[in-house]
Amino acid sequence: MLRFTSVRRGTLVKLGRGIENITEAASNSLLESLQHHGYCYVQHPFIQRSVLDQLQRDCRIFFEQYILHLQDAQASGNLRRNNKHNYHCTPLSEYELEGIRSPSGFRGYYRYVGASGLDDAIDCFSIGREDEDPAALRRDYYQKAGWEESEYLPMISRRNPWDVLLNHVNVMGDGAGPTSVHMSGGTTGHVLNNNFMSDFRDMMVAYYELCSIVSLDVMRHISCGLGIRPSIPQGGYDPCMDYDYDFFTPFHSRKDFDLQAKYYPRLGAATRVRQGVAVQNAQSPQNPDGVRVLRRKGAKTTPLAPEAAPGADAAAPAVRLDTHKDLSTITLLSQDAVGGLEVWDEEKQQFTTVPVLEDALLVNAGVFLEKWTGGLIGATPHRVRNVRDGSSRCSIVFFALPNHDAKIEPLLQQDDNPATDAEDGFLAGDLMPTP
Ligand SMILES: O=C(O)CCC(=O)C(=O)O
Ligand SMILES: [Fe+2]
Repeated sequence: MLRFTSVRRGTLVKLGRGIENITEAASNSLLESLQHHGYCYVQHPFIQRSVLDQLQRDCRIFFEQYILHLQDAQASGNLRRNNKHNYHCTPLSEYELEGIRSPSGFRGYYRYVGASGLDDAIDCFSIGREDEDPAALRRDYYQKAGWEESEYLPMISRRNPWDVLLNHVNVMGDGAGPTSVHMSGGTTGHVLNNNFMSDFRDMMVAYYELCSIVSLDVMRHISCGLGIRPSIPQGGYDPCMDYDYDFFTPFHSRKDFDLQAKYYPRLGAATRVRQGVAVQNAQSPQNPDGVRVLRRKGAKTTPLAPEAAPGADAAAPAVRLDTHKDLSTITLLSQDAVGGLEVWDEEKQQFTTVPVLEDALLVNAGVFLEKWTGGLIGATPHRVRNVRDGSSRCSIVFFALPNHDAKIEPLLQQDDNPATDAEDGFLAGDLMPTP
């Protein structure tokens, strides 16, 4: 007898572009899905499948070839599949890597050491809005909050590190990558492309712009679904007025958002292959005493098993990114085909797998939306679990963040939502990581 199992997944909602294309039907499904499933899939005319495919492919090339120097059999298999443009890639030098490293995790490269320890840290590359003077986006907040300029200015002035990346020179024929490719018909030709970094920058910057537009459209649908109306000076709202679709827009007017590409290396594969020999002298759950370990290039080692918590199921797969709520109003995620994301299901009191839809973005609410709605739309706790055999995974995450100096006050009238009683307004920057 056949048994059917139903996968309970968030709703797929098709959004229109701009205020004139908002429908109550789309707004309501989006809101219901956020409330009941903790997330929702959206399709938007500006997000084409081909864009998401290119993002996934190029972010992989960036991490695998330029950052991690993955050269083993599995990586080259991936690379041949991914590197359709025949980009020639010479890994970044230590010096260049240092030049793009971001101590605060914003505008640059950093390694996130999470649940699976230093050996299996997640590689992240973050960009903010392209701006001649990025400090202008946050200066008002830090001044109001009484910071000394010397404490915050260097950090908030940090620009996306394209200068280092665009100055990187791919050295042809250095043995670090292929110098020739097999053309169809069996001939061999030198058609390698040296423009990866400028294509990568253009793609990331364009995607940032697209996500800025899409996220504001998502917020407009949320405003409509919540039935937000313009308030009147005496307090309360005017029931004769139409919905205020643009309630959230001014709070995000600076477009001071964060786009992050994340690469989860194959378990046990990240640091040991870099430059042939990886020298580690750091503490990690696998290496609690911080013993110095030398590993030979290409040496086959058993993937490091995560430390099981006492009483945990030994067969349970490793968690790569610990359970957290996003520091955003909403987050737009492009997960790669291998999956791995899980959200907390409040009803069942357990994590559930989030199926991958490759032609849609996944939307989840962050803590700012939770605060605005007094918990009516909760920020979804989620995590990333190791996939299949521990293979590598890529994701591209866009955090739509309020302006640092946006004052966030619970939206709903206290009578409607007693949960807001205890909430006072606060400035968004108060919740953001300090520089
Ligand atoms: O990698 C993912 O799929 C999710 C990443 C995530 O949750 C985050 O960066 O906040
Ligand atoms: Fe997250």
